[in-house]
Amino acid sequence: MRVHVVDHPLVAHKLTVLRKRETPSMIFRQLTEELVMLLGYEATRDVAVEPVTIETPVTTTTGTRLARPRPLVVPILRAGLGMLEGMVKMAPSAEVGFLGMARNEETLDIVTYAERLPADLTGRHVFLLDPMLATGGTLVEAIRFLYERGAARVTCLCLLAAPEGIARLEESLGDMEVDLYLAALDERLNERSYIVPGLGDAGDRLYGLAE
Ligand SMILES: O=P(O)(O)OC[C@H]1O[C@H](OP(=O)(O)OP(=O)(O)O)[C@H](O)[C@@H]1O
Ligand SMILES: O=c1cc[nH]c(=O)[nH]1
Ligand SMILES: [Mg+2]
Repeated sequence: MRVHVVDHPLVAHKLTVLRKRETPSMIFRQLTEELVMLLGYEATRDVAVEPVTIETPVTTTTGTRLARPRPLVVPILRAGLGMLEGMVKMAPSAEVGFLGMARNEETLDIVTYAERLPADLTGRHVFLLDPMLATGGTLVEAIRFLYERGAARVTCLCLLAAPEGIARLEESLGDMEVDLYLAALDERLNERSYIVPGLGDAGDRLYGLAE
C-alpha cells in the first residue's frame, strides 16, 4: 500500500478548523468538501487519460479527457457522502456508486447494509471515499469487495487515519494494490477505537445534530 499524506498549508489549516469541537455541521460539511477537492487533486494525478480531438473557435486541436471506462467514485455511507460533492466537482465525468457500511461501536464488526455499484468492475479505477480510517475494518471490507468485483485499481481518500488502521490494511490486503491519500496521519486510537486527536464521529458531525 502506498500512503500519501497531502502536506499543504491549506489542508493543514482547514483540517485544524474541522477538528475543533465547536465547528458547526454547516462549516464542517463545507470544509470537508474543500479538503476533498485538495486531496482529489493529488489522488487523480496519475488517473488514466486519452486524447480527444476538439474544435476551438480558431482551429482543430487534440486535448485530453479521462479515459474510458470512466473512473468510479464510491462514498462509504454515511460519512463518506460528505466527501462526494467535492470529488465529483474535481472529476465531473466520473461515475458514482454507493456502499453503505457501519461499524458496530461495541464489537467493531462491520455491517454492509447497502450496495449500489456496477455488477462488473473490470478495468475500473475506483476512488473510495471515507473520512475516517480507524481500525481499518471498514476499508478492508470495502477494498476486498471492489477487487472481488474486478476493479483494476483502488485509490482511497480519507481525511484522517490511525497508524493501527494502516497496519491492519497492510496485513490484510496481501497483493491487492491500494493508494491511500490522507489529510493527516494521527497519533493513535483510544480505548473506544476513536482516532486521537481526531475529530470525533465524522457521520454525526456531518449529519447528526441540527445547529
Ligand atoms: O476503521 P473503522 O474502525 O472500521 O472505522 C471507520 C468507520 O467508522 C465511521 O463510520 P460509522 O461506522 O460510524 O458509520 P457512519 O458513517 O454511518 O457514521 C467512518 O466513517 C468509517 O466508515
Ligand atoms: O474517530 C473515529 C473513528 C471511527 N469513526 C469516526 O467517525 N471517528
Ligand atoms: Mg459514525
